Amino acid sequence: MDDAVQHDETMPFRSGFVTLVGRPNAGKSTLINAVIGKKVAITSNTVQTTRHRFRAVLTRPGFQLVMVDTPGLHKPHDALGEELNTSALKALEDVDVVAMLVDASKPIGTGDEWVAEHVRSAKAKRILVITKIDLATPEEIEKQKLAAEGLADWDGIVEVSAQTGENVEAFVGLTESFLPEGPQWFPADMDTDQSLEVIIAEFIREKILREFREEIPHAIGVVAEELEYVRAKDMYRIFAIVYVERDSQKGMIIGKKGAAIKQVGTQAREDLEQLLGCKVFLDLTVKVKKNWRRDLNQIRRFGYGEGI
Ligand SMILES: Nc1nc2c(ncn2[C@@H]2O[C@H](COP(=O)(O)OP(=O)(O)OP(=O)(O)O)[C@@H](O)[C@H]2O)c(=O)[nH]1
Repeated sequence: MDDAVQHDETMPFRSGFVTLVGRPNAGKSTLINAVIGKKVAITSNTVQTTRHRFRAVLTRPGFQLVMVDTPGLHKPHDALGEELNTSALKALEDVDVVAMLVDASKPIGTGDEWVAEHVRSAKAKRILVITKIDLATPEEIEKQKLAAEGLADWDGIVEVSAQTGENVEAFVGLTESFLPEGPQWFPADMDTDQSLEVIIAEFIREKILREFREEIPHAIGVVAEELEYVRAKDMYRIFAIVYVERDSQKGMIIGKKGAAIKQVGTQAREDLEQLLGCKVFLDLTVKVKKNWRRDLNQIRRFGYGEGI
């Protein structure tokens, strides 16, 4: 353990798992990044951005908080949707705290009720997190809080803005207060359990989500096929495949004279260079895998759904 996480040895170390759930787009991944202080999860305003269940780890003197990000719970339309729901619901089992996120800027709807139903049956402490408070007035936040209070029997409530950082520490403090005595599960310098290949593929997928609208984002699967560090050049060479479901989508992703894929590649490369701390050569190839979202084997080959 390094100096930064040394704690008073007379106090027992505490650790535990907190699962974040909520409707798609509630702000789960953004809150996780704000808590960790670094981008470990991709975010976008497209629903169902998160396809992997993964863990993000915060280690501080005296405690370790392991956050489990989950795909947003939603009404499934295909095998991918069902797999994502199953994965999110599994993450409610055997955790110490369940944090349900409710967007302050959107009316509570059947989607939230459905998520709450699962939260109510979880055997864990329950926290209500009102998110995106920078987008709502104090009156609107109060109204939302009152409405969400009835969704379950809450052990704690906190309002946050992951964007401005407001109350992110209060969320950490509240969650920490429910951690039982326990071991340090992960090394102190580890902030996520995703492999480098998965993070790279996800960073690329994020750029596509942000670049394209309509059906394209949901039809995309990204795999980082080859990853090589070239010591002499202090550079990573990354070869990744972007899968789509139809030829027409392939054309859209590539764009006129390759302009669209080039744009995605440039943006992803900038992010990856920051992540890896060195130059990156990124090669993106677009391939068609017909109707992969209906094929459970293919979904799992991409690593979506089951992350743990
Ligand atoms: N203004 C504002 N926007 C936010 C905040 N938190 C998240 N967002 C935005 O809301 C959108 C969804 O955020 P995500 O963190 O991707 O949501 P998610 O719950 O992980 O979404 P899924 O992966 O679809 O389940 C993104 O465009 C974020 O930038 C916030 O505190 N303030």
